[in-house]
Amino acid sequence: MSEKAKVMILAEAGSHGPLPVSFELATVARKLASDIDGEVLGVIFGGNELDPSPLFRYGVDRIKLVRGTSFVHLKDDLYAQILSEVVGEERPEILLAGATSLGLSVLPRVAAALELGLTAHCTELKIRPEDKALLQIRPSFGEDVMAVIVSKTKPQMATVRPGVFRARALESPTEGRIEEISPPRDLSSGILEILSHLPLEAPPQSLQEARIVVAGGLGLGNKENFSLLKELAALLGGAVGATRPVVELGWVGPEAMVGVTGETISPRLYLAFGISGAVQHTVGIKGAEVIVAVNTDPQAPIFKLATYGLVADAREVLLALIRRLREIKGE
Ligand SMILES: Cc1cc2nc3c(=O)[nH]c(=O)nc-3n(C[C@H](O)[C@H](O)[C@H](O)COP(=O)(O)OP(=O)(O)OC[C@H]3O[C@@H](n4cnc5c(N)ncnc54)[C@H](O)[C@@H]3O)c2cc1C
Repeated sequence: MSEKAKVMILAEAGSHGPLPVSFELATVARKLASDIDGEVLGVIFGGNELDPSPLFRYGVDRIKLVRGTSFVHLKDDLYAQILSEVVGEERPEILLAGATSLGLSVLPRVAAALELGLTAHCTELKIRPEDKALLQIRPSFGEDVMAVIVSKTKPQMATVRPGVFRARALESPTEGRIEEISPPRDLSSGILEILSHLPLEAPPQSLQEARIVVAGGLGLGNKENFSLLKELAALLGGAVGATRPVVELGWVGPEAMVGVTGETISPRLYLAFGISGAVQHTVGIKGAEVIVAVNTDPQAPIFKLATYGLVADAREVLLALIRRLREIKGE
């Protein structure tokens, strides 16, 4: 009997279980695997406390677990070496990872090592019925057109944007199998040496989980005005979002970037201050329930998407909102 075709995912681990992006990857891999009559194989690296079994609920059939204290923190070169070996042994048709720090670092290394093609930041993946090729779809050419890319090499490799595919647990998951891989080599052999890990002083609220996102663009004018936006976000218990130019100017860290290069989010409320509404940004907020835009230009494209629009100076509105919220809170 010939072996089943495999769709492999590089799952990501927190300290105890897989991270949400892993369930999104597993869901999309399950769909692709059923279209090629294949199985889903998850590869996951993690510490000794990690239980990867929740992946089975999302359609993974088999898990290759690389476990050890050395894998608590990302070591991209080492992960890539081990993943390349697993790819060599398992010969999957498809290999997917999240377009996250881990996926965007490890998959290009695997692609380079094995001389494979790789499509980054896919927003849609489909199997072409005629030849079972993986259609890798992503915004291209200044993000104005959707390009459909087909790999010439196998495995067909893609990273997918977190938050684009929804994770769906199976109603009746099959019983999966965990195979532990002992790290094959001297762990010090990587080319990178990590000297220390410094936790963020106050971890920012995750954009993915936030019900309210207060976001700012170049219209805020400077970093000082941007800090008013952070203040408003804190008062509302929301997360801070930003456009790409603002991140490039260093007004806020890259974790706040929303859009085609940043996060795709679905908050209940998205407040956009001084944001023009370029498609590269708005593609990331299509799932927002209510969008409120503040912009001095009545023709700004953001107003076409906004539920409520305010033609006004962003700083003035921010100051007024902060003042009012402080009054309400009795501060
Ligand atoms: C390949 C590629 C990928 C990209 N990916 C992303 C991405 O992921 N995310 C992203 O955001 N961008 C991305 N961009 C950039 C994107 O094309 C836009 O340039 C960017 O979103 C614009 O940012 P902005 O709205 O802050 O600035 P601008 O477009 O300059 O808009 C500033 C707005 O502020 C308004 N304004 C000015 N003064 C005030 C004031 N006092 N009060 C209120 N409003 C005011 C202006 O009227 C204007 O509408 C990408 C571009 C490319 C080419």
